[in-house]
Amino acid sequence: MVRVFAELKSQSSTSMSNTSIDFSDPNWKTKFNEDFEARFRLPHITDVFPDADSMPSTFCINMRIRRSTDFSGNYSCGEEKHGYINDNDKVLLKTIRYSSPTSAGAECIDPGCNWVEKWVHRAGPREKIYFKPEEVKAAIVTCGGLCPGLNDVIRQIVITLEIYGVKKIVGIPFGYRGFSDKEMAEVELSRRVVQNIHLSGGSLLGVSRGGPGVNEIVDSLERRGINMLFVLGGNGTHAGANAIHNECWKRRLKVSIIGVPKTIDNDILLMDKTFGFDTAVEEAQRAINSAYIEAHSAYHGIGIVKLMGRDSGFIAMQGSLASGQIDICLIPEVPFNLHGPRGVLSHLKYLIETKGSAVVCVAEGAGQNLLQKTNATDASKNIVLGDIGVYTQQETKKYFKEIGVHADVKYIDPTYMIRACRVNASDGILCTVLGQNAVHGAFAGYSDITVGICNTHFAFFPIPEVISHPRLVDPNSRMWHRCLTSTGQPDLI
Ligand SMILES: Nc1ncnc2c1ncn2[C@@H]1O[C@H](COP(=O)(O)OP(=O)(O)O)[C@@H](O)[C@H]1O
Ligand SMILES: O=P(O)(O)OC[C@H]1O[C@](O)(COP(=O)(O)O)[C@@H](O)[C@@H]1O
Ligand SMILES: [Mg+2]
Repeated sequence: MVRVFAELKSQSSTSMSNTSIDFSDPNWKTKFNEDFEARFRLPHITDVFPDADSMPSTFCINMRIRRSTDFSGNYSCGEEKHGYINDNDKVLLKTIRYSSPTSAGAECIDPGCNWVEKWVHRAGPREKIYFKPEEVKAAIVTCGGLCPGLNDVIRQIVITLEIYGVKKIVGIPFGYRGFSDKEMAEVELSRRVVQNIHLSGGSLLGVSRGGPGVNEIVDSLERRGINMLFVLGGNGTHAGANAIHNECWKRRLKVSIIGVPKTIDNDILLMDKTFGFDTAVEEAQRAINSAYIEAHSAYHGIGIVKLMGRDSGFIAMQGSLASGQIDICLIPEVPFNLHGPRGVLSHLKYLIETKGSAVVCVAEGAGQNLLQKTNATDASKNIVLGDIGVYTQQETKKYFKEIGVHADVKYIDPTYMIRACRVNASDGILCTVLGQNAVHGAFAGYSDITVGICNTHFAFFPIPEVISHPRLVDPNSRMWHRCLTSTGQPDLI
């Protein structure tokens, strides 16, 4: 019996953990889908509290009559729609059907290359809810680094909770640290308090890394009487949310833990993008443009721009694509040499000789193998990275001096400016809809879920599925190849 191990590419946006499939089993498709269904089933309050009452939603959506037109353009009356989402409504996870395993980006799991359709749960308000609004005490916490849009999401969660009729809404200051033994005072939240907070970047509640363990956090939730917790954060925060959910249900606390993925790095699996990412790319483009103008205006000018991206080079890749002004884009997923005949510096020399100037965009996590390892970690146990931007700048200066060619090297590090700014319009909309859906998910009785946009539709995902590893740029993807086409850079190794 031939056993085939199919790895659904870990780097892709629609990736899943490694799956072993026995293709000789005639029922493999059914089994695969069942496994997928089981993994993507959303934890529900009734799993632990089978007698939990459901009640009609207080979230009001006006009834309306669906009208459709026939081929002659005449209106005909259709069925009544109530505007709620059915629990079985699904969103398609993958929209391409590859005709061959060699197709660019193909993640073929089927020898015949028929993509097995996979569906995730559609987000939105349910007709029945599992929390009485008057019994809810909801809390919001923002963890990790800053990201444009945090205030927009906080604001929308508060507004939507109030529409459901929730009166007790609080913010926990400075991330999970606000739950520590020396409890910090909660911030009372209402529509009045949050009305204008989206007009500035940052987080009204403050952020932090590190903090207390899960038991301390759940003790604090119990003491405070919180039964809905909205956590805004990245991979680390979601790992924490998952642990908090497990502990709450172990203690038989009827608490709903809902995540909203936050990270400019865009390194969260399964979703089209995370909020703040678009804004980050737009801001990155401004820095790139300045670097280009500096380089272009100098004799033998070289501009180097460092952008964020611990493990994933999405901002660097998209910023390069958006600006069209980058000659070399360096990301963590693609190894490169600085020195040597095919390294970055030789290519820079070629660019100076042929074009007169050059611009390099480097993601903070790129080329870490070229730097001295320190083993240092931050309070959240994230590895502290070496500064590849400064290193590239120094090596570039040294190299051109050594070969006796004049080069005017300018270095720009806009990283914290990018994180602290206010969202653009498209991220503003994304934040608003994510905030609303987070509240709908909690009232629907789900926990340990997070909300995201998937093929332009909003969906609920089980937290463990989105944090199994960071989402990475796939060096074989069409997008990376498009970036290379745009920069014109050769293999730099
Ligand atoms: N594996 C984990 N389990 C529980 N909590 C975690 C875990 N990783 C990180 N955290 C906590 O989540 C918070 C944010 O994590 P961090 O990695 O700094 O940011 P992000 O959520 O943006 O990835 C921190 O307070 C950290 O202590
Ligand atoms: O200086 P800080 O706060 O540790 O933040 C740096 C990190 O923030 C990020 O932009 C985003 O990281 P998080 O998603 O973990 O907040 C990383 O790319 C970067 O390494
Ligand atoms: Mg992180």
